[in-house]
Amino acid sequence: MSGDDDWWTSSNEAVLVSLVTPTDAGVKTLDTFHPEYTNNIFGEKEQIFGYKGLRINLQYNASDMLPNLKVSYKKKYQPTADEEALDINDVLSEFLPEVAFQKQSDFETRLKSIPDNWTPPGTLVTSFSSKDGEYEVYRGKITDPAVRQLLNRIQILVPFFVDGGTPIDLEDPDADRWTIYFLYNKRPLPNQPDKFSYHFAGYSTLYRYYAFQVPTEFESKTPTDTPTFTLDGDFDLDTLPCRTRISQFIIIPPFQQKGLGSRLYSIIYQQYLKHAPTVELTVEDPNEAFDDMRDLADLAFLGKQPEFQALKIDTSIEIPEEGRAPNNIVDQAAWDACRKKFKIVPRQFARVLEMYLMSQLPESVRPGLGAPEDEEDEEESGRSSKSKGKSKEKALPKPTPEDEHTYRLWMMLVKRRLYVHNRDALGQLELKERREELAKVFAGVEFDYARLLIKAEEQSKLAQADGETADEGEQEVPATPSAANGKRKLDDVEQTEGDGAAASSKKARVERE
Ligand SMILES: CC(=O)SCCNC(=O)CCNC(=O)[C@H](O)C(C)(C)COP(=O)(O)OP(=O)(O)OC[C@H]1O[C@@H](n2cnc3c(N)ncnc32)[C@H](O)[C@@H]1OP(=O)(O)O
Repeated sequence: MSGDDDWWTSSNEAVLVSLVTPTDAGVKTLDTFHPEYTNNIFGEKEQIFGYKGLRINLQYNASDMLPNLKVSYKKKYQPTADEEALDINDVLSEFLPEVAFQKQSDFETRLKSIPDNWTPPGTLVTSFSSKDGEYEVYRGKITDPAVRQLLNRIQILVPFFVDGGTPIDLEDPDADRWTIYFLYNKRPLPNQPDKFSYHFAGYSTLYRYYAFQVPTEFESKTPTDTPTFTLDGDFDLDTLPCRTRISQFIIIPPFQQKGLGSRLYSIIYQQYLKHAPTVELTVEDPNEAFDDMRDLADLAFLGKQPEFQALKIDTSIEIPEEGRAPNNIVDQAAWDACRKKFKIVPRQFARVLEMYLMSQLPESVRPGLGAPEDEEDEEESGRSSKSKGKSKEKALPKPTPEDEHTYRLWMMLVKRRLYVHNRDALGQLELKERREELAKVFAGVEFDYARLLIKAEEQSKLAQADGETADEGEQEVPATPSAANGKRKLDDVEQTEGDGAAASSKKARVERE
């Protein structure tokens, strides 16, 4: 160590990604942004040694994402026997294709040779328009060289934006199991309305796993009766039942917060709903931002489906004084059938249904954004007005005994799932502690649902204001709690449930699907 801190630079600040487009004079910068993370590239501390005034400009041609790296600095540390300045090109060569290291003049020449009728690789899946323009979604396999090339150019975005995310190994012999969706903004060329330029906005990678199917009771279960499974020469592996898993999902910063992530997710979901071999669409290590986006998109879609709407709390059920919560609060067979039909993994389906059922609770008992720390365990106290977190401006109806009964059934439905989900941890506690712990987890979940339902309402208004063209994946949202009296940092339920990772990490909320 030199002991001279001036030679250290924050790698997150030094790296600047620029989206450029060719002009007669060279290139024009359209957008710039910094990465969120560089720890996977430059080390845990996200610091680079050996430079003053360091700038690492990663330029991308906005359409085909041809990269070009420009490293500049005011001063470089003179190497000593102990230390030397980091070789930035060397470090980045592991994450960028060779073409990124060509001279700026060669980069510019190459951009000029890109035809003005260039279109993204893969097959056009769908297009949509929103307030800020036209978008197209393309799909392709890694085995398509053009898809592979584009992916190879942009994979550095994974360590830049997904905490703990690693790029796909393009040499993987199973590479054909990957499908990539690209989101592109399509803009008419000035004075040439029938010609367009394409601007990369984001992408998602999906992987297919073989899904073992438990034989139904009508099928033979004995080995001798089971037909032998052989693959003849023409057998198409793509027809086997599979779980399709969203692995990476990125909308680049200039395109974030415009509803595009939700739309891309919904489009992908609709694709796999129609894809016969896919039995479930799963997500690999979603982070909180993705979880929110997915919850809202699933809620908006499912909330419109008659089979889902038909899943109701059976209010005729009596609540036992003691012992286990009833297990038929929602018709289990209908629950299973609906979940399978919509190819949603059990935990996600249960969460979205609980949220939906919460939005349907009578107003007098519907939870809002109160401070959970003020709440007692409702089940214990018998007090059931959930309106304490609701708007103080609006007088709420007094809950009837029926309202209270419905709320308690809903609470039992949620607690039952949470108990099963946390059985190992909770089972080690004394009964009293167990009830307290479960009540705490429940309060966090309830708060989270209230927060999400309010967001759902806001998003629906935004989408309407945008005048977006709807595709099948985008539907209106169900009724939501009417008000919030301020947001509070939510206790991470999954952490309470045993995952100690940082809240913003992609690993923070690992789905056990
Ligand atoms: C499986 C995995 O890969 S997990 C990792 C997920 N990826 C990352 O974290 C990488 C970095 N981040 C991203 O790529 C993006 O931010 C994503 C994918 C997480 C979200 O994409 P976005 O396009 O920003 O999502 P979207 O715009 O739909 O929703 C984000 C916000 O915009 C709001 N919004 C939704 N629609 C609109 C709209 N029409 N106009 C304005 N804002 C909108 C949402 O309410 C949401 O608000 P919030 O920030 O308060 O929650």
